Amino acid sequence: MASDAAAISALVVGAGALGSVYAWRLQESGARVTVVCRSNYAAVRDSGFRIKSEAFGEHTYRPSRVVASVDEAVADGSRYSCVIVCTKALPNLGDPSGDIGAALASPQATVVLIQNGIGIEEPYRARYPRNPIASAVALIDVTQPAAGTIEHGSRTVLLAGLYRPEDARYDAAAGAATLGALSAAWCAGGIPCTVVDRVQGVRWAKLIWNASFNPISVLAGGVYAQTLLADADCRELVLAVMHEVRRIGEAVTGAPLPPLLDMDGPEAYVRVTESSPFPCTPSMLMDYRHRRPMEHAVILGRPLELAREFGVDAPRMQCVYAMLKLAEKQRLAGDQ
Ligand SMILES: NC(=O)C1=CN([C@@H]2O[C@H](COP(=O)(O)OP(=O)(O)OC[C@H]3O[C@@H](n4cnc5c(N)ncnc54)[C@H](OP(=O)(O)O)[C@@H]3O)[C@@H](O)[C@H]2O)C=CC1
Ligand SMILES: CC(C)(CO)C(=O)C(=O)O
Repeated sequence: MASDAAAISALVVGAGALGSVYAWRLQESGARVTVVCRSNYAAVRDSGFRIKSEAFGEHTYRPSRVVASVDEAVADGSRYSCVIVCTKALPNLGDPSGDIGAALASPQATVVLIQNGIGIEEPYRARYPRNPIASAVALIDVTQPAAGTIEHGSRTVLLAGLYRPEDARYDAAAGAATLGALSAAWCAGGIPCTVVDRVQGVRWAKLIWNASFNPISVLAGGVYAQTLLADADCRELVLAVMHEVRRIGEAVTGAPLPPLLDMDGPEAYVRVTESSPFPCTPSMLMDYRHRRPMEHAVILGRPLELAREFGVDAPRMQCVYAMLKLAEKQRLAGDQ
């Protein structure tokens, strides 16, 4: 499929569950896509991604190029118009921004972050003040049950916007052009990608779901989101945390949070989750089960710092955060 996408040269860092699907659909539109893999490197290099998707059917996706590091991606002189980061957001384990510097030689190269959480852009802005940053919220259900094997549901939506476009240190027009081209290419590849003005509002709106269901499903003993809702006390807790997130988000962004697609506020998130025909396993629960670190710093920690800064009480989120961090510590140490 030839389009303006042919001008895009993308480096996808962290081609796991979510990254593989967005890389695939971008390449389908005509873009050149290099993926940086880690634990799945050998499997993807040898056989590509085997993707089973309700939206797109069953396919083998072979990226334009598969590399094991960002240094390898630039070693032959390759240059990229954008670096799309799809790793888990774990700034508590070390500054994540250091990994991609070699691919940002041009100040026009745009960093695109497709991750959950709040404050994910801050380390990148601090380290690369001259590069545009785009922040993207994904509504997708995708897992990687084995290296290079991807299972995807039917949702694919991306909502993206420039981070702090008023920051004069970088070329916002170049960032907007790159984001526009990416959005058009994803749309051509079957991913509804919309460029929005208030992407931070959208981020907080998505957090309503993640900061409630994700940790509580772990703390309740490892249960589906629907199981939480079927218990009256847990349902009340989920809704109470959701309302705390909404209050913090509104204080920080200075405006009511926008609806997320057709979901406007906590009660709607609960209704939609309850009516889903599939049991919903939040990503934190998957990480807990596999003894991997969970994204609590960006889903609870940073939002709680902002709550304190903006004078918003969030006692239930605080409890959930404290317990989750300890549960993670025990789990990673092998004590649970
Ligand atoms: N999956 C989903 O349905 C959704 C996910 N999200 C968000 O998207 C983000 C990505 O999630 P997801 O795809 O599920 O996560 P995965 O764990 O499936 O994928 C992340 C990938 O990044 C790799 N990685 C981590 N660090 C590096 C690095 N420094 N260099 C190269 N590769 C690296 C990991 O390798 P390794 O295997 O070695 O750790 C892994 O392959 C998260 O913020 C998540 O919250 C948002 C909406 C839905
Ligand atoms: C629910 C889901 C898959 C959203 O699309 C998610 O963001 C998560 O589990 O962390």
